[in-house]
Amino acid sequence: MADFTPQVPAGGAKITKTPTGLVVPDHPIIPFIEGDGTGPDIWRASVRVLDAAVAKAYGGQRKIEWMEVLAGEKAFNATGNWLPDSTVDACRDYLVSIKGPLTTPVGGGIRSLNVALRQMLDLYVCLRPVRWFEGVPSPVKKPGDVDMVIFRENTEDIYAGIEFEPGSDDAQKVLDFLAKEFPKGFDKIRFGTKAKTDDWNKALEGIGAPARDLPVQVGVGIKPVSYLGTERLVHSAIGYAIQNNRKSVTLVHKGNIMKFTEGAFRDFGYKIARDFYGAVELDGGPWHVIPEGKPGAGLVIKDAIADAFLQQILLRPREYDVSATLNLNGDYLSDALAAQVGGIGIAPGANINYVTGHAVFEATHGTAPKYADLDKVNPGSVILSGEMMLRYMGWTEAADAIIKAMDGAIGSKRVTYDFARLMDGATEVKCSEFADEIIKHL
Ligand SMILES: NC(=O)C1=CN([C@@H]2O[C@H](COP(=O)(O)OP(=O)(O)OC[C@H]3O[C@@H](n4cnc5c(N)ncnc54)[C@H](OP(=O)(O)O)[C@@H]3O)[C@@H](O)[C@H]2O)C=CC1
Ligand SMILES: O=C(O)CCC(=O)C(=O)O
Ligand SMILES: [Mg+2]
Repeated sequence: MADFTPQVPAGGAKITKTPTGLVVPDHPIIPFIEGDGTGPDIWRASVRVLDAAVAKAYGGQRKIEWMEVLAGEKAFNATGNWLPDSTVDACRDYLVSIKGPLTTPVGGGIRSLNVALRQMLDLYVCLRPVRWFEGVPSPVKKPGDVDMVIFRENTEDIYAGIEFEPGSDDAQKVLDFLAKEFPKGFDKIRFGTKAKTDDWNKALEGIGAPARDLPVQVGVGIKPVSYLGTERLVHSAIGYAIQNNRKSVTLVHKGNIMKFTEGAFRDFGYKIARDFYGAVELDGGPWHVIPEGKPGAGLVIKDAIADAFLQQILLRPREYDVSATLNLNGDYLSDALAAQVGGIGIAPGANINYVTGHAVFEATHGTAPKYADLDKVNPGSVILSGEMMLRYMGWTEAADAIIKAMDGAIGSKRVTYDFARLMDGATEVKCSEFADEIIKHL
C-alpha cells in the first residue's frame, strides 16, 4: 500500500509541549484533514475564516501554516489506505490538528477512522461545549438556558471495538466460554443452542412465524470501563469546572442497569472527586461538594441516570453545567444537546490528551453526504472547532474575534439553509457565503 508524504510548509515550525504548557511558534504548522462528504466544502469555508481571524488579531505577525494530511475517501483513492501512517504520524508529531468529518459504514466495512485516530493518539477527552448564539432558531423555548460542556470518555466503552460477528467462529468461542465459565448468568438469555432454538420456535409460532432451524446468530460486544480511563476523564472535567468557575459536574451513566461498567464509572467518579479534590458528601450523599478552603470550593459533583438526564436537560437545562460521561452516552448527548441550541451545524468539539498535549479538533456532526459538493451546509461547527483550537493554542484574541463574528453573522440573518428554514426574515446563503459573512463581522 502506498503512503502519502505531506508537503511540510517551509516557513513553519512545530508546536511543542513542556511540563508547563504548549509552546506555540508564530507560524505553527497545523495538519488538517479535509474530510469526506460535505467536508471539502466546509473546510474551504472554514480555513478562510480561521486565517482571517488570525490576521485580524495579530496583524500578520502570526499565521497558521496549514499542512494537508489525508484520511477517508481521499486517502483511499490516493494510497489505497483509509488512514495512512503519515497522517497519524503528522497528528502525533505536530501535536495540534484539525479535521473534517469522515465516513464510517454501518455494519461491515472499515471501523471508524475517527475513533481509530482518537485511540491511536490516546485522545481520552472528547470535549464538546454547547451554548446558544442569540438568534439561532431552536425547538425549545429558552435555548439560552443551555450552557453546558460535555466531557465524553473517548477511548473505552463499546467504542473499544471488541466485537464478534453474529454466526462467526469467534462469536461462538466467546459464547461457549461464557456458557462454560458463567453458566448462571448466561442461562438467562436465549443464545441459540438447540434447546433454545426449540424455545424460540415455540414462541414464534404465536406470531405465525414458520418453524426453522435457527443458526446461532449472536453478535457479542465487550464494554470495558477502567478506573484509569474514568480517572483521567473525570479529573479533567472537575479541573475544567474549577478553572472556569462552573457550578457543577454531573456524572451521567446508566449504572442502574450496567452496574459494573456504567455504575463503576459513577462510583469511580465520586472517588476521584474525594481523592483529588477533597470533595465531601452533600447531605449524606451520593452528591458531593468541594468544601470551603479548597480550590473549587462550592463545586457540586452529582450524578444522573442517562435516560432521565436526557429529559432533564430539555426541561431544566439551567440545573446542568459540566457533564462527564462514557463514550456512547456522550455521543448521544452531544447530538441531542446540539439540537437544543439550534442544531448540529454549529456544534464544535475537540479530542484531547491533556498529558501529552495532543489534540485533534473536529465538528460533532458527520459527513451529511446528501449535501456533498453543493456548497450548502453550515460550516459553523468546524469554524467553532477552529475557535477552540486557537484558544487551546493560547491565541485568545483570534478566538474571541471568531465568537464575535459568529454572533454578528447570525445577527445579519444571512445564514445557511439549516438556520434559514427556521428563522423569520432570513436570507439563505451558501456555505462559502456564510464564511464571507463571518469574515465581514470579524
Ligand atoms: N466525527 C466524524 O467524523 C463523524 C462522522 N460521522 C459519519 O458521517 C456519516 C453521516 O452520518 P449521519 O448519521 O448522516 O449524520 P450527519 O451528522 O452527517 O448528518 C445528519 C444530519 O445533520 C444535519 N447536518 C449535518 N451536518 C450539518 C451541517 N454542517 N450543517 C447543517 N446541518 C448539518 C443534516 O440535517 P438535515 O437533514 O435536517 O438537513 C444531516 O442530514 C456516517 O458515515 C457517520 O459515521 C458521524 C458523526 C461524526
Ligand atoms: O466515527 C463515526 O463515524 C461517528 C463518530 C461520532 O458520531 C461522534 O464522534 O460523535
Ligand atoms: Mg456522534
